[in-house]
Amino acid sequence: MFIFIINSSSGNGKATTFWRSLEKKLHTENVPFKKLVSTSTNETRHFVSHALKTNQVRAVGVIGGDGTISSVIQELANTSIPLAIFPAGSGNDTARMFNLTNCPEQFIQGILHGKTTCIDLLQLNDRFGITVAGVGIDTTIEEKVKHASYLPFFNKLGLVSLAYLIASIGTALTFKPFNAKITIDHQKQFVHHAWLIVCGNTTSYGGGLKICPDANPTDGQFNLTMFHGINRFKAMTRIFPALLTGKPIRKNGITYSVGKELTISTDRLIPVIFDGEIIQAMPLHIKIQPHALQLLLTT
Ligand SMILES: Nc1ncnc2c1ncn2[C@@H]1O[C@H](COP(=O)(O)OP(=O)(O)OP(=O)(O)O)[C@@H](O)[C@H]1O
Repeated sequence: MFIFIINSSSGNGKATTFWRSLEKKLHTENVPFKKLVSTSTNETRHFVSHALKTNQVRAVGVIGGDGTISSVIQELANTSIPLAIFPAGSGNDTARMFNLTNCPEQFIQGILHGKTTCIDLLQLNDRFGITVAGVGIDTTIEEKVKHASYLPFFNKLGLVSLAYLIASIGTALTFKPFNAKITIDHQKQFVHHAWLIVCGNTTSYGGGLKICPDANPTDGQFNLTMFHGINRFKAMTRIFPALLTGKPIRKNGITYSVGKELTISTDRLIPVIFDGEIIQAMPLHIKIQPHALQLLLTT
């Protein structure tokens, strides 16, 4: 039996439309399943946890975006039950990383006959995540985009990255950099005048912005990108435009490193963005959990 979680608010309603088509095909193929059209993360977690205890579950499918995936992996981490993802969110950074299909027919063939791969997870305090955890200007940008009146318009056109670009320009003009103490694998550092500290298991967030270009979710380590020590003018004219290229940046103001365990504390309370969701968690303790999730490759 398969379990499906559908978040009708993902992608401004896209998930429900995709589900109608998927449900028809599942019936045609006589695939046994249970579904939840979910209204909250708690409801999803309870439903998945109960289903795993009371059924022989072949896989749990998410019809939604990175936030919905995040609610499901809290129950699937360190189990042998695979996750299947049908990208129906706004950013879909997890699906993009693994090149997952958004064709209903291909998705169904993938869950029935596809291969699984074992991927690493990030563990932030007591919560698991697949993509990236970021502290700094990115959280302000994410908050702006989530509440922007123009988001549904760009969502329809499939141009969510343009919505992020608009929000980024506004935020870069007003964001106040911060100081942070970080420890990577027991090595302490002081990060002065930081704009952004991002820990990536995968490469991108914000609908495809490659913030950790060399991240590999199967290598047992995270990639850290720090953007710090430069003034607003240089940040806006040199670093932000270079970030948009998605390539590693060899310039003052950007530092890359890798590790397995990280702590961050900042000189003021800054929210954290984790798998596209904004959470309050400071100080941050992040660990890589190697090979903690089975992912169905519905490519
Ligand atoms: N399991 C869930 N059930 C219902 N609502 C959820 C669940 N998980 C998260 N949410 C809420 O629904 C919102 C939208 O979900 P989701 O992240 O899947 O879509 P999105 O924001 O459009 O896509 P993306 O995160 O890929 O940009 C989240 O911001 C969160 O507030």
